[in-house]
Amino acid sequence: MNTLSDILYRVPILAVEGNTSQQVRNIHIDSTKVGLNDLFIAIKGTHTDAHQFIPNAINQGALAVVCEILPEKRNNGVTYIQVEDTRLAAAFIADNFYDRPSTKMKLIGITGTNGKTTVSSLLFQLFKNAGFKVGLISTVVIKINNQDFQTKLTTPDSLTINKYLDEMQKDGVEYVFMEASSHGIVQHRTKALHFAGAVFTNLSHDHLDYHKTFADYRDAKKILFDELPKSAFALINTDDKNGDVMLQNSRAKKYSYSLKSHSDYTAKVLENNFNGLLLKLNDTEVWSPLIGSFNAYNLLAVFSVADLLGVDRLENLRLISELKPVSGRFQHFISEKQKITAIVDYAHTPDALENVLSTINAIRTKNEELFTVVGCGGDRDATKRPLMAKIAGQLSTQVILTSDNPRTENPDAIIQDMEKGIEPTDVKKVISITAREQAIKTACKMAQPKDIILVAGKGHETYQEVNGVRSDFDDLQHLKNYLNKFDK
Ligand SMILES: CC(=O)N[C@H]1[C@@H](OP(=O)(O)OP(=O)(O)OC[C@H]2O[C@@H](n3ccc(=O)[nH]c3=O)[C@H](O)[C@@H]2O)O[C@H](CO)[C@@H](O)[C@@H]1O[C@H](C)C(=O)N[C@@H](C)C(=O)N[C@H](CCC(=O)O)C(=O)O
Ligand SMILES: Nc1ncnc2c1ncn2[C@@H]1O[C@H](COP(=O)(O)OP(=O)(O)OP(=O)(O)O)[C@@H](O)[C@H]1O
Repeated sequence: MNTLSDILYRVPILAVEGNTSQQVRNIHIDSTKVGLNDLFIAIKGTHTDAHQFIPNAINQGALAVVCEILPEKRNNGVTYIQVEDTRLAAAFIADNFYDRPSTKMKLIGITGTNGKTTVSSLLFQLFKNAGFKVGLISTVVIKINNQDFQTKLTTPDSLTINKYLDEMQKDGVEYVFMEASSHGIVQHRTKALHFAGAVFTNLSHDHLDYHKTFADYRDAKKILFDELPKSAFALINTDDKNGDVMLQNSRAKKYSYSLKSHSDYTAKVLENNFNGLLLKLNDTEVWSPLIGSFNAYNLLAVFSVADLLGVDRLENLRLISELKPVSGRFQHFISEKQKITAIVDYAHTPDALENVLSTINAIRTKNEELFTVVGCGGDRDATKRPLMAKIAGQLSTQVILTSDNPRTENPDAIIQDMEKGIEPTDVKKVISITAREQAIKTACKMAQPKDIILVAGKGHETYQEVNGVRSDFDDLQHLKNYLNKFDK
């Protein structure tokens, strides 16, 4: 068991009041979970300042409290530790409490606007198929070898990350692939972790509600690379103009991948159709069932990481060709009679939507119409709404604007924000249907044989969130139901 002073190692402390030799049973950032002899870390959130819950935590048995502001009324027998930033302190405390689990395995962080889930999930698959014990921390799921755990955030809080890493280590996990979101990085969720490598996929317009400027958003991603140890590798997509910036202050060993120029790792797309991709990777032709040229980048990133982690090159190429598509990422099926191609994709940023639509347009023939069903989330970056609608209008033959997790916002108001982005020349091809199921049904009804329907935004998600309530909703299931019904 840890003493309080053990778990405060490396924490930048302003003041301590009380005994630090006591044994701490557990650590929490959520007061409701605190029990006897636990430590409570009070975080000043964007919505809630957890300092108000310090008395509750103490009533529930907390023996110590880490806070930014010392409460005026302090209890005898409780130890108070004042720090400047409780999120930062939480990261070190969690790392110490679980005895530095990230140093006992190879932890790879994957960051970038798009491709994090795909790259980390494909790496998990590849290393599992290669016979290693593996862990995954992603938006979709947390995995410890064959066990799956549900997750809410892309990058969980530092206590949760370290708890899972500890369990992974106990289960013999050798490699962990973890998504590092910009929110996670600036909120110190990934601080104090020992990374064996980091990957930068790309950077485009997203999350500007949170980071305010594009430069802040870029700098958030850069922190991951700035803080890598010398022994780690820093791998960037050099075709992205923000790639080189990531490496500027990094002490790690620097590598790049590219589809366009000379780099440490390169690939060429030889074929790209609804059956998959044919790539020239490392001078060898490799076929993959993954669809879309952007997946060439993801596969190249995966190949590069596996190579940097020492996987034999021939074995690596074989494993790459066996990788299966990731759930909700360009998942598709073709209806039996009408041969309508239905695609579900998680694209919920302007850049990702443009990528998916360009990918489909590069593959489809002129007489196959493209129907796009798309919405934008509520309580999130509103500046992307008109941009996404504009892209959908420009790159589809028919667009149905609809809802996608309106959360606490009025769904019609979100759609109106989107409509503002439609170019006058595209207005005729756009209709708005607030109910997502109705929007999907309409697309299935309107589509003619061999047409293509893209339902974008939700991907693997199986819910719709309205006013804080999540109800079941599965794009793929609705597409299957209605295409079956209308398949003549
Ligand atoms: C904007 C944002 O990042 N919010 C995160 C942040 O919330 P917050 O600062 O508002 O925290 P809060 O809800 O005010 O609570 C503050 C503290 O009070 C505590 N509390 C609260 C109530 C109580 O009774 N007792 C108590 O102790 C909470 O446990 C928390 O520690 O800290 C919380 C605890 O770590 C996170 O759960 C929360 O994620 C929310 C749910 C969220 O939606 N985050 C998204 C935006 C996010 O982080 N997304 C990125 C990926 C984005 C992408 O790439 O697509 C991600 O990594 O998931
Ligand atoms: N390398 C890439 N470049 C551009 N777009 C991509 C790339 N990889 C995936 N996409 C598009 O972005 C969508 C989201 O992919 P993915 O889930 O892998 O990204 P992500 O970074 O994890 O995003 P999020 O954090 O929002 O989950 C995909 O469905 C696809 O449309």
